[in-house]
Amino acid sequence: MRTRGDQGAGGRGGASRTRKPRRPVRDQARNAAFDVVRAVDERDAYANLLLPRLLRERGIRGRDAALATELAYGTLRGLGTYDAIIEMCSDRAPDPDVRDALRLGAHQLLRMRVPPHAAVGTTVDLVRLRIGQGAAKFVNAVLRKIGSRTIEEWVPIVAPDPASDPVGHLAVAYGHPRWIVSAFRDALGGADDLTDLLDADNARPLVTLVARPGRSSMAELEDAGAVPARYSPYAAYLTEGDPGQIEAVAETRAAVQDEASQLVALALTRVPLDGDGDELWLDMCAGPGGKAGLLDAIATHGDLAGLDGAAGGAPDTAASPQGSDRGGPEASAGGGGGRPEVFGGGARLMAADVQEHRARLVWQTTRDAAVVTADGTEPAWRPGVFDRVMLDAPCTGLGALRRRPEARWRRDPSGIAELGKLQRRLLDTALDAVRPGGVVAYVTCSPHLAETRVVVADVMARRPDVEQLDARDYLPEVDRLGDGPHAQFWPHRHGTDAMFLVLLRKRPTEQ
Ligand SMILES: C[S@@+](CC[C@H](N)C(=O)[O-])C[C@H]1O[C@@H](n2cnc3c(N)ncnc32)[C@H](O)[C@@H]1O
Repeated sequence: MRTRGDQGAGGRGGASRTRKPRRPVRDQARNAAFDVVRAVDERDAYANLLLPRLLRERGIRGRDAALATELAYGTLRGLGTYDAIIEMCSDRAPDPDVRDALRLGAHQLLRMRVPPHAAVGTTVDLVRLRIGQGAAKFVNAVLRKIGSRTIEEWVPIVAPDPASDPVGHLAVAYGHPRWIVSAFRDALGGADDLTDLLDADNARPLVTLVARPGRSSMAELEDAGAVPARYSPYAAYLTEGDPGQIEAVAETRAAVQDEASQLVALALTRVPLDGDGDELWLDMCAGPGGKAGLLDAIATHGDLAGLDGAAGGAPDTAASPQGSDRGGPEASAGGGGGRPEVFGGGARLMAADVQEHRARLVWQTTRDAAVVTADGTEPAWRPGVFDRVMLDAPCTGLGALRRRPEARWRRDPSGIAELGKLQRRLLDTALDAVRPGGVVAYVTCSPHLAETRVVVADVMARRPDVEQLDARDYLPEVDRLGDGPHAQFWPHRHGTDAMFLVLLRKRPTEQ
């Protein structure tokens, strides 16, 4: 394929034939980004763990650190798109290290405001220094072809025709594996705002903090430079700076936590229970302790913010269902619609995780909780003793792809069936663990139907002792949570991870 870029492929930036080639420049930010992309490709490293370490070790700060981050994360997110374009522009399959350099160059050319000569020149220098002169020539030629068109011009060339293969088209255009696009479309119930979701998935999430009630406060987070978030009365956005430097975070009185993670935990505490007693709560899959940290604080001190901050306060849900897509009380499968309550404190949380090192993290995050290493499918606790149970089930994590730029390419649909079996067993034991009249929250950080509604429907079909509540009734401050009775958060609608929540009540025994 010949493009405008072919003409200059052999030379560099218009340099004359007789001029001595200049010495390649070592660019700290680009080298760090290359190392991260290589490590992810070669040895399955996690970019969000490796990059901060490299930046620290190499003393890369400020604008260079921001550039390295955008380069590494953006390149990893867009791999699928860039690979299709690279393939079209190469006459042979590049070696893995050369391909990673090409991906970095393609990201700069197509999605960053780096001038084309700088994007090509710096990548060629990097390849010359790190790989070799022959590879540098090849990279120069391929990048010039890539730079001859914009991303908008490339997509129709490399992506399947949207009319005959809409999912395949979106997969290439928005840099997501096809099966994930398909799963998102199914979970959204159509393609109306699918591209908004894919776009949101490609954007870096805001850093959201939680002020654990009784341990920190919104005022303390605001003093540290954060601003109150959209929904949760305990959430604040940190637009700049390192959250680890905030005293409350360093002392685990506050933490980094997605807003939807806070809200699903809050929703569990807001359900009025049938029968006496609200003293013992269980977080069955608690590691590393995000939700346990909030539940532990509320169990001890109560929901100190109450519902005053919630949009419209505590609604009379029977009379006035909220939000454009709320179905009202008739949407509740078990007729369990109700008013949210504010928990007053005085309960104790038990937090469990099957992995010891994750249970240890929960121990560090909580203050008053009893923390155990235990397999939720073979419970170490007596059945029917807990008033509230949080089951934040192990899942594919498709709802948090924004956080780990490479994650989407690592996930594999073949694991879903196995995970589904575990999710069903855990939900069964969670329902066994709760007392009659008590409530279980089933939560996943995935909107995939096979991990969410299908799991709940299967378990409920053989559990006449359980009724499903309308989870949206307990999140009056949040609209557009779906048709119910579950609640589904979305990055493009709520600015949160795509967290899924079902609330199940164990029927009181006299019924
Ligand atoms: C989605 S994560 C939980 C996240 C946590 N709730 C939070 O907010 O930080 C799922 C957890 O389930 C744990 N897990 C997996 N299988 C389990 C089992 N059979 N019993 C208990 N925990 C399990 C995993 O080790 C993992 O820590």
